[in-house]
Amino acid sequence: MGKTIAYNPLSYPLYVMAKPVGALCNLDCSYCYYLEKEELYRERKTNRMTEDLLEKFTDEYIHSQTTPEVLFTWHGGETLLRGIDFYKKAILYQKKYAGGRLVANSIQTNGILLNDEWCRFFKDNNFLVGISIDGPEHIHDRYRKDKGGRGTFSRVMRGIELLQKHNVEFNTLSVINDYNVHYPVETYRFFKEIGSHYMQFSPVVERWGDRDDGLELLPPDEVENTEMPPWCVKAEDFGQFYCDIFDEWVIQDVGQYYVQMFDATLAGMVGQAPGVCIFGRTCGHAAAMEHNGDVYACDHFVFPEYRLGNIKTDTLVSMMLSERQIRFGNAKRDMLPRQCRECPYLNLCNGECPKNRIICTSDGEPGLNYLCVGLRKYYEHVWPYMEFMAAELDNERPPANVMQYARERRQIR
Ligand SMILES: C[S@@+](CC[C@H](N)C(=O)[O-])C[C@H]1O[C@@H](n2cnc3c(N)ncnc32)[C@H](O)[C@@H]1O
Ligand code: SF4
Ligand code: SF4
Ligand code: SF4
Repeated sequence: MGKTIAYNPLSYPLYVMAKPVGALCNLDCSYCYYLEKEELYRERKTNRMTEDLLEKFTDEYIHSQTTPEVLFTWHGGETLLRGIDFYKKAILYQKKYAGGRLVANSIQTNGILLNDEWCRFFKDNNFLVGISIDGPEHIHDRYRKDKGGRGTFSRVMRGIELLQKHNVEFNTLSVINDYNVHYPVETYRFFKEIGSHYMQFSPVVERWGDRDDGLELLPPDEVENTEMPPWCVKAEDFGQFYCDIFDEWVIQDVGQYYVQMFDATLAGMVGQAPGVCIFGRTCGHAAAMEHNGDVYACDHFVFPEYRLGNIKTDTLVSMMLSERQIRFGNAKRDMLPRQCRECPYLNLCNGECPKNRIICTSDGEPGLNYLCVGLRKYYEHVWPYMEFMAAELDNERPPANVMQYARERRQIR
């Protein structure tokens, strides 16, 4: 394979999430936004990324970076369906093309196929494993079912136990849906019990509609004849969910358990980058690459109209720095409605993810985030504690001092 000569001319973070089996999956989670992307590749015989493409991607991805560290993220569909040999090859190619850079890997999985061999591999190669689990059994099994309609909780828990047995670093990724949103504290305590020290929660906000390409879930710019699926979370409940978790966290868990949302808010309070794209000012730095090399503007915008090109014919740099992608990225900031521009929490929220900007403001301006009511509720609730933590950081004291402050405010000893 010839050497790629596409080096990134600008100091611009470039991040591409790779999909080794596209949308293929062994489960059938009711709310999944990705399963139906198989429709886009119906005519293809296989949805497996080839080793040639893997090599091309590895070479180009590494050489497009301007930083000394390169993070590979494997995503799906179900990543483990591609088999361990593929990932062994990925490591070999990373070594071949690293050229002195530090290469790291993270992989997102439903955990069902984990076994000792996978765990040893992840441990030996320092993978960070993201496990999808929505909460204790009655919560998880509500929507995370296999193709036969059976719950998957016990199989995921087996996977987590194996990761722990092999000391593999893992974090949990959970959706907030119409059901578990009513069990915030139970859900949070469950994650602490199973040893998840880094928790991410992702609200389910989708709309059904008709499209010619066979996809049923819509991008935000489609407004005609849409319907919200029943598993979506209500905005106000979403805000309350975080308030309730925060109340327990701020009294006893600061510095021990990390909730991505709280980290992002604190980072915003002290003027740092939030560490997660949804609260950043602009988008466009994080693309998704399908099994055949098609690159899309973002993992949540895998629609034909957001396809930037294909890695076999276009360079990553030319796609990621294309006018279209830059416009897509800046639209997050440029299309904010007045309500956001005048919002006291703008520098923390930045209008959240454009995918969720599907409602109008009270004076009829489009582009408001569906979650706005909940986001405001959360920001209002955490504000005094976040201000306290930001001041502690400013004075080079540990933000965990907020626990004492919170206990005093609530008169708890
Ligand atoms: C699409 S899956 C792919 C990786 C793997 N199959 C898994 O489940 O972890 C990635 C993550 O997206 C979450 N997810 C799926 N559908 C979602 C939706 N409609 N809104 C928000 N998150 C969703 C899943 O729960 C999972 O944590
Ligand atoms: S396991 Fe992941 S990819 Fe598969 S259906 Fe569930 S959320 Fe979607
Ligand atoms: S569209 Fe949403 S998920 Fe995609 S980069 Fe922007 S904020 Fe992140
Ligand atoms: S809280 Fe609401 S109004 Fe404020 S920036 Fe976020 S989405 Fe916009």
